[in-house]
Amino acid sequence: MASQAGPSTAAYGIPEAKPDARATSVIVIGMAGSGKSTFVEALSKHPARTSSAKHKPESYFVNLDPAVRQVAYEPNVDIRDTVDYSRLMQEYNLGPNGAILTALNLFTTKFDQVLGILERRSGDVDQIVMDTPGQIEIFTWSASGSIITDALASSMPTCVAYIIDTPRSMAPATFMSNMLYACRDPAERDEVSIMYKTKLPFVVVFNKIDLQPHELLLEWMNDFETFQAALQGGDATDSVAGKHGRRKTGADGEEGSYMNSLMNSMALVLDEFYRNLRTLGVSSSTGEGIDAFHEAVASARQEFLEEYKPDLERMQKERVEKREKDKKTQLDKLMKDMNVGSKGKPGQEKERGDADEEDEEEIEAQYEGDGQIMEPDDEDLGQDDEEEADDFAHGGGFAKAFGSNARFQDDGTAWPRPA
Ligand SMILES: Nc1nc2c(ncn2[C@@H]2O[C@H](COP(=O)(O)OP(=O)(O)OP(=O)(O)O)[C@@H](O)[C@H]2O)c(=O)[nH]1
Repeated sequence: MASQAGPSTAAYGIPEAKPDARATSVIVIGMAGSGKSTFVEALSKHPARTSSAKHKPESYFVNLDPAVRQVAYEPNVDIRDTVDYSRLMQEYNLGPNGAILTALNLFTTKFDQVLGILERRSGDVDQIVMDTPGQIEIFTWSASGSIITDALASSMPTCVAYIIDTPRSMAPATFMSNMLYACRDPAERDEVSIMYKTKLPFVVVFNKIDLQPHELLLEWMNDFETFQAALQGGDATDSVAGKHGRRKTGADGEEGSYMNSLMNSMALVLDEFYRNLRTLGVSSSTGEGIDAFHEAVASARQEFLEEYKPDLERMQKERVEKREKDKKTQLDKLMKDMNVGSKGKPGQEKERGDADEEDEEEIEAQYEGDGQIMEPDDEDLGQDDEEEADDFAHGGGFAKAFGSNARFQDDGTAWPRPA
């Protein structure tokens, strides 16, 4: 039996992907000092080589770190043009991390406008690269981080580049805590770490390989016994010494220690997760490995289009259907509470006062025939709303709209003030 075609995604308000949107947005995250900004700089110096001769390889850069003093690349959109982080600290008596989080929250309230700019550029560039704040949890554990990530993913192919400081991951314990951020259950697509709640395609980038080769870390991921051997050779929190990072095994090992046995059990659990990660080594300083990174982004884009997007559409459909159902239930309940069903019963209507009938008409007027709340007409929009919308529609750039010399308000923000 032929299955009945369901409503199209457009019917659910899901934007259809633009056929010419070729940009992949890359969200760069990592622990403090792992080299995120230097990595973004390396991407600006070595852009992806596009397959189409029509386009010049180009990337678009967004800086989301309000506290960074200098970046070695030129951001096209910069949070620092919008929010003055040090002013926020003074005005609201905040510590450095609280101010970074507040700045990101303020910026996120206007992210729809930033997204409009990114969407317009997505047809012209290969990658839209987002540099995130130094403290990883400010982005990955905050509502703002989720809102920004979800907004990007619903608008264009998106992946996460997770930057790991290779020299600082040579101890089994630090390596393991880094990897815990990156892993998920490949079969169930469940969240193993808070980071992976995004479920976006993931590229693990071992950075600073000019200082320390990353091959041993790959071996630890691919071969559980090598990791065990490293644990047996000493304390899990000690860095594995030497250029090739091999520890003598069988020394007066501390395999009996609590930390070592914890690492051992965790490695067993993570073993199967490692197989589904894209991993590569780069040196952001020399540019080594950047081409391989672009290839990994192309493969992550494919994964996004084949797996993530259908999932996203299914979830959005379910959400819309549930909302419709809830709305209808609420409306039925409301009508029942107001005794609307007995309108036609003799005797009862006469008892109802004029005020009751007017209220009822007013409520019904707010709903369409299918129980949906009606959108207000354009004329209902206040003048302020229209001016604000216009502000970004033709501005030609967020930074331009705000102006890098924009005067900050008392609270340290510089939202546009329409003339
Ligand atoms: N040798 C070497 N040094 C690097 C590399 N990448 C980054 N660094 C250095 O690592 C330090 C931190 O780099 P950043 O790019 O500021 O790191 P970040 O993650 O953006 O830092 P925060 O956002 O402030 O947490 C700097 O001194 C960089 O020069 C690399 O590939 N090789």
